Amino acid sequence: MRWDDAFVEHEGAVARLRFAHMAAALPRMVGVVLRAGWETDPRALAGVVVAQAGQGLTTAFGLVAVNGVLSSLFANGPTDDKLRESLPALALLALVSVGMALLTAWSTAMSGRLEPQVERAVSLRYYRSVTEVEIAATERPEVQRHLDAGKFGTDSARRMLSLSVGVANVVIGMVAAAVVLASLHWALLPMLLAIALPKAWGAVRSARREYVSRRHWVDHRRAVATLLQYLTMPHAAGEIRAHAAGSLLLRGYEEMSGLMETEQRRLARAQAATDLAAAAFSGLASVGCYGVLWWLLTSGGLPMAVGGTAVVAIRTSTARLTSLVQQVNRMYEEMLRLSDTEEAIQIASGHAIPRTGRPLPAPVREIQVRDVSFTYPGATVPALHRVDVSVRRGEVTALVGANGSGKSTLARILGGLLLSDSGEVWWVGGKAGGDGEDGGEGERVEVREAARADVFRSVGMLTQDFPNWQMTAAANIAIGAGDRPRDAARLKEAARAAGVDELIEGLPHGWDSIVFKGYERGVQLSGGQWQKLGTARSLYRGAPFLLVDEPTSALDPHAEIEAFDRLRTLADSGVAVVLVTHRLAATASADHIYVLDRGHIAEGGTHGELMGRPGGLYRGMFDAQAAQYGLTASSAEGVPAPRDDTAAQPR
Ligand SMILES: Nc1ncnc2c1ncn2[C@@H]1O[C@H](COP(=O)(O)OP(=O)(O)OP(=O)(O)O)[C@@H](O)[C@H]1O
Repeated sequence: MRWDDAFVEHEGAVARLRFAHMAAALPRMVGVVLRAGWETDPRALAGVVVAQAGQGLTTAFGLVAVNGVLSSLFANGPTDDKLRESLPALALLALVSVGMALLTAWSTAMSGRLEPQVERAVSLRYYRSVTEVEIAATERPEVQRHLDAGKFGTDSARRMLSLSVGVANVVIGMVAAAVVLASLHWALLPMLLAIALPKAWGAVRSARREYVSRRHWVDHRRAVATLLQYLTMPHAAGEIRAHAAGSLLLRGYEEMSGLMETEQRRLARAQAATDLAAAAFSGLASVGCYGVLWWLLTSGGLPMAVGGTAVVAIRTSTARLTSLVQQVNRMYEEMLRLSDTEEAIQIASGHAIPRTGRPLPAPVREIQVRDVSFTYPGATVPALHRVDVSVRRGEVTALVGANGSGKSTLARILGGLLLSDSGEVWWVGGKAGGDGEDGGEGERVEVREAARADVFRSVGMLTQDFPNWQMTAAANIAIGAGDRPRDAARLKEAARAAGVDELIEGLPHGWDSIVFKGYERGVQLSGGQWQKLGTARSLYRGAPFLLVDEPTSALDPHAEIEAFDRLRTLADSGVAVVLVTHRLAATASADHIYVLDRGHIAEGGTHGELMGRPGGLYRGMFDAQAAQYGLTASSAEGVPAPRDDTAAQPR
């Protein structure tokens, strides 16, 4: 049993493995690598090509020189004369050796310079494409699988280049030998081919078998690697020891490695059988070849010197052939991985977020969600069903509801990260506090038509599972503004507003401390400290629409109150704050509260209005929380009052 058979189906890969397909794909993939090389460093690529061609020529001259030496030595006459006559050919042979050494050194230098650049170029293309894919597309397993598989081919580009150089070197050398041999006697060329073909067949067969096996075991391997990673992860250290999870994982590792070893044994046996068959055919061809040579020499069809040259050529070509077989074998494997990367890039560009679109009105006053439904790929129940919501600048809009009711999904729709299946999301222009209605004074753009880069620029977010970057404290905040130049004063201001400035400045390396233990300047932050850092990041972004999803789940009571006050202040300064939370004490001061229930808006209004509905969902949830503190709804006076109930507009 493999780790999970459901994961490992990969019909595409198997379909691609037909010989004709592979033979056609190889030049295409070499083309990809060469194009990448040409785009990054044309001089180095030209250097490699010239060096390879030069090596082919020197090989040919080498054989001609060998033939010259042998012809002189096998000629009639005194030995001294024969040796003297062979001197020019010997000098040519020496020159050829020097030329070969120089060209090899040049090729090594140039390809060493080119390889990392090619890897970088392919990696950049791949990672750029996958990060531009619509999030909804990445939720589709077939897309996700292709995008994931592409990851393994980025360093294959580098290896493909080095192998292409190696293969080109051997092939050019062999072609040169073949030309020289054919010019000596026509029968010598088919002999060389007869030795070469069985080995080439064996190489392709083994590469195919290994690739199929790897594709089938890819998730198993990944699972084994993950098991081992857990054993050294700091956040798992407690459970590894206290719950004895470590021994369970190690047992799993042993069992799963055992299965993989069985597969490795199967592959090794199959490869040995293939190698043996290839060697047998190749050996038979060699025997035949030397037999023909013998017959040609004895029947006088070939001069002795040419026979000697042929033996040298066949022996060096056979040695080259062994290296060729090994390199072609590896090249096929790398080619298959690289073609996964190319396929991933193609699929990614088919699902890319459009780069163009209508600019958003400036400034945007409001986002209006109208009749929006959304179902996650593969899900049977919609996460959102015919939802209507308005989010205005200058206000705090709270989204509340039970787990799984659709709050985070709605926040992602508001931020343009997910596009609805039906309904519209309008970005409406006008000044904060203006009262233009749909189609009124404010120009409006539907998110599908909008330049999505504008949409993203207008949104800041702090998600439930925001990333904890393994970087410095400063970088963890500055990354909120993407690649905008860092502004130290604003950075400090954001940290101060999030209540994390003193903590950072008190760290051993201050702003330059890496907020992840294990690095040289690494420190460990607590969950709440991370949450403050995340808040600072979203504040530093300075976007007019701020979407915060449970921003205080890890904060102590004082920090939590401060965080909610800060959101209120932000809204008062003109920002639209969308607050997803289960802390209903905080939503009491929101300008508008939407209550979601299984994907639809069940209730909407201010805290006062919603509390005025006996039996309502919001009131039920609020009462449940208040009861934990021994308060009843009517006695829950301690919660912050709505800012100004009368000012909040009905929607
Ligand atoms: N990536 C996803 N793929 C498939 N279904 C998803 C995905 N994310 C969420 N869902 C489903 O969509 C529904 C709404 O999820 P959502 O995360 O929006 O709820 P929520 O109200 O934010 O929940 P919580 O309060 O637990 O954070 C749930 O049924 C959830 O299982």
